[in-house]
Amino acid sequence: MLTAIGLMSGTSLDGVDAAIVRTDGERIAAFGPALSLPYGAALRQRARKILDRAPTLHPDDPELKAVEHEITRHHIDAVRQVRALVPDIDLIGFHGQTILHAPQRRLTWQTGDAALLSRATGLAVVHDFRSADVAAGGEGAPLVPWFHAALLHDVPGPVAVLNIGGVANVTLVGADGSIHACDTGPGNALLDDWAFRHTGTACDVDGRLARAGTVNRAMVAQLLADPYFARPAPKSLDRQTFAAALGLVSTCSPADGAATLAAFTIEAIRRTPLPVRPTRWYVCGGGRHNPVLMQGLRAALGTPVGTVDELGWNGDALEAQCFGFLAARSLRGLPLSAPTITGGPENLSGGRLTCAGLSVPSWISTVMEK
Ligand SMILES: Nc1ncnc2c1ncn2[C@@H]1O[C@H](COP(=O)(O)OP(=O)(O)OP(=O)(O)O)[C@@H](O)[C@H]1O
Ligand SMILES: CC(=O)N[C@H]1[C@@H]2OC[C@@H](O2)[C@@H](O)[C@@H]1O[C@H](C)C(=O)O
Repeated sequence: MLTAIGLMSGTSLDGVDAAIVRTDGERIAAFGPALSLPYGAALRQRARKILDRAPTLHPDDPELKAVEHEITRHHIDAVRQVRALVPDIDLIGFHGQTILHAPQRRLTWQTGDAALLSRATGLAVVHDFRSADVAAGGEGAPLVPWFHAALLHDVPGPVAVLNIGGVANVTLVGADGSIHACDTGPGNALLDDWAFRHTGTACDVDGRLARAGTVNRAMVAQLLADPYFARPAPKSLDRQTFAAALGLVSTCSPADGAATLAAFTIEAIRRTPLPVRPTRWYVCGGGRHNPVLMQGLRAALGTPVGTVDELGWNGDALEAQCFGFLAARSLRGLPLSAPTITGGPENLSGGRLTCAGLSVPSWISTVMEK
């Protein structure tokens, strides 16, 4: 068993989540402390602009480098804070910040300086989790399903775990343990951008804006006409895939726009092509704190909807924990993806190990031989 720190900077651009997990990459022995280190409003806006420029951005762009450096410094701080609680750490699983995801062009780009993180912490860092799957023709996302399946081992299937982050994604674990997954559509990202534009707050806190509005059903139908929703799973999204939705709802009042974007998220989840109907949905990610999304899902899905917290999981730390788990899997050459998860040709491992300025810890070769 290894003690890993998993680090996730999600598509909401709200900050770094860090979490400790004790795992061999197959079983989860224990979870340790978890914390979130928010980005300030200025860094958030700079990162947001990088996302808009990403399709034409040069990797050496000075603003990209500056933002990458600042994001990495936040990760270093997050590691320091969790290590103050649990000093004895074997490795870091470092997702980085996705700034572009275009698997159809065999491209997925997570910014973050793994060498700096490794040097500053003195720890081995596993990073670049998505490239191998994308290079082989897979979607490179979502990667969390093996982790969900490991956690669900004694929960009878079929059940669905739904993450509502910036983008939303679902894992379906069947009664036979089979795993299917895909990104369902937007999560909170459109709502966040809309709320920021109209109220200056980073999100529609507790769904207050959306609750006061009326859904424009014609607009929701227009948004759902996007070819993405007719595609079979597995499939994945870039945070900006549906950015045009903000233009469509721009004629709405702030409240009606928020209600319409929330309905878009809910309806996209409802239409997700799953091989079997789950008996229960367990929701994780920041979207479960939005009562408009949760009530809307309960009404739309016609299946019981709870949160992962009722399983004893930490719904805010799950993705960070996952990247600690995946780091251990990567060292052991275990699959991070599978044809029914990312659509790649076969079960594939991935991730890269960086030990900058360190000799490779001797235990790593032992783990990799197992
Ligand atoms: N009280 C709340 N009311 C409404 N929305 C909330 C609340 N708390 C969190 N959120 C939403 O949750 C988002 C953060 O969710 P989360 O941290 O799961 O996203 P992420 O990990 O960045 O995204 P992804 O899973 O796509 O990588 C916020 O941007 C906000 O939209
Ligand atoms: C390319 C990328 O960063 N995708 C994220 C994003 O955020 C949610 C959804 O879209 C999911 O597919 C994925 O993150 C999680 C951690 C995953 O890979 O499972």
